[in-house]
Amino acid sequence: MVMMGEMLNLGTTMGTVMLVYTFCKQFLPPHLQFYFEKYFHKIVRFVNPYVEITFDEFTGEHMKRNEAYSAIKTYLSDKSSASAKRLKANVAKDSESVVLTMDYNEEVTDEFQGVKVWWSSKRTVPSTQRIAWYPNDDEKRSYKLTVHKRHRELITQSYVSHVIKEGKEIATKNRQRKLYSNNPSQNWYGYRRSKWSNVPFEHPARFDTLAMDANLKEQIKNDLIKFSTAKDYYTRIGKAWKRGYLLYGPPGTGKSSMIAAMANLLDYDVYDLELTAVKENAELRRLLLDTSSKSIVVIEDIDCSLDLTGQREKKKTEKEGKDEEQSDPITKKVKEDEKKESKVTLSGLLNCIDGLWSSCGGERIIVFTTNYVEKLDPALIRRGRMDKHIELSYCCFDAFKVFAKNYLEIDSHSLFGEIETLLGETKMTPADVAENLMPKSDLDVVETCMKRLIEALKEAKKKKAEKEEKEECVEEVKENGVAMAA
Ligand SMILES: Nc1ncnc2c1ncn2[C@@H]1O[C@H](COP(=O)(O)OP(=O)(O)OP(=O)(O)O)[C@@H](O)[C@H]1O
Ligand SMILES: [Mg+2]
Repeated sequence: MVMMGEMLNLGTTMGTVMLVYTFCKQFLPPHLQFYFEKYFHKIVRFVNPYVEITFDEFTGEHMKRNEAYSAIKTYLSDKSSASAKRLKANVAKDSESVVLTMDYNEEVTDEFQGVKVWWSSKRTVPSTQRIAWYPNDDEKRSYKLTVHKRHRELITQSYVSHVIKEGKEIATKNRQRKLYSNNPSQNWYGYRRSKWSNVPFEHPARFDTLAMDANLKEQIKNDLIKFSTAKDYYTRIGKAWKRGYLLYGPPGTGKSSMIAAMANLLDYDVYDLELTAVKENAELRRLLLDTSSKSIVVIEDIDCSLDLTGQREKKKTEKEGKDEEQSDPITKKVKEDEKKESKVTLSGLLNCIDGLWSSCGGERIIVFTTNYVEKLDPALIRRGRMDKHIELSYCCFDAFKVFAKNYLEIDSHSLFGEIETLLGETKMTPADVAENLMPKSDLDVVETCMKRLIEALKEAKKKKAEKEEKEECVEEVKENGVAMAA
């Protein structure tokens, strides 16, 4: 890419023509100015050997963000930072370096298969002042591509797709991954308002730091990597390129940490879908359609999110039916309004998930987490929707060794044997093991941390024994009661 001023300066040529036009026009009487304008433009169009293609930032009736615009922006920022004279600077994802993009009304040239093209960036600011809730809503930005007429075909058929493809590749390489959360639908209005708000995704969890059974960990990692590289395979077998994971287990066993590790392994964005904030099935569908590929859509604690279990839903409908028959019109209206609060149903969710797979581009993962897998409706987690069911459970010795390595930087210790036995005899979550192993002060040495964990394990074992004893007593009392009654 070379600065346009150094080559054929197209902008200057056109600028000169326009100057001549304005100059001549002022000497003409008003009744001739109209004809002059009309024929001047006709002549310019006739003699101008260039074609122009404009790429607006927002297009269509609904002012949807134009993917081509973003890709061109990335492509040009990569190319022009070395040559353009006026650049805009933004902070990069690591907050330490800056990303340079060409400034508005700046022009640069590019070459493709020996053909020269000209790019310019434009911004139109509305002339009238108005009070806006969201700044820059009326600003219009675009890129203009200028090329000689004789290369029209090559440029429209090959060059533009080359630019978009390269721009997307650069963007994927450079992007700051995001953690998205859904906005309530009353905040969706205004064409640039988004259904999702985002923050940079910077969770440090990795599979290396996940404490769990080593074989299971390897299996999950392989499954994920195989999925992310299987585009052709999915196309060949005629299946949507997606995968569903159900993570279940008690609190503090690493379900959320695993989602972060998955996103970090695959370099995906995360969409944290809060179902309770979604009012109805149609809204859910729109939210899911607004997610991008290379992403993980997460619904945490699916059992608590909504009344999604088949049985509960049935009971509720029966009860509602009876209530409605008996209530007066005002109560009915109040109830109807109440029902509008959140009306996402199990079947709605299932349809949305299936719809998401069929109507969006691929490379998506959906993850449900729950503490109570037995509460979920089988339809929700059947294979094909949730392809892999992963149980994350209490801390095993394998998991402990990961913590010992990460937290204390040791692979073995004389106390390992005792800890292995105790872990086999009691149930402690990885979150609790981690908390006990973490040094509490600078004076805490490895042995102090290990001993603290041993004490905690012994305490948990004691409590477990007491609980079992109590339960046995209750059982005995029950049995004696039954025997006496008989
Ligand atoms: N398997 C694990 N490996 C590493 N760290 C873990 C693991 N399990 C829990 N932790 C630690 O415990 C904390 C809680 O874990 P996390 O939030 O992943 O649990 P969870 O299973 O999602 O719990 P909940 O069901 O309550 O949402 C985290 O800060 C994490 O560092
Ligand atoms: Mg969690």
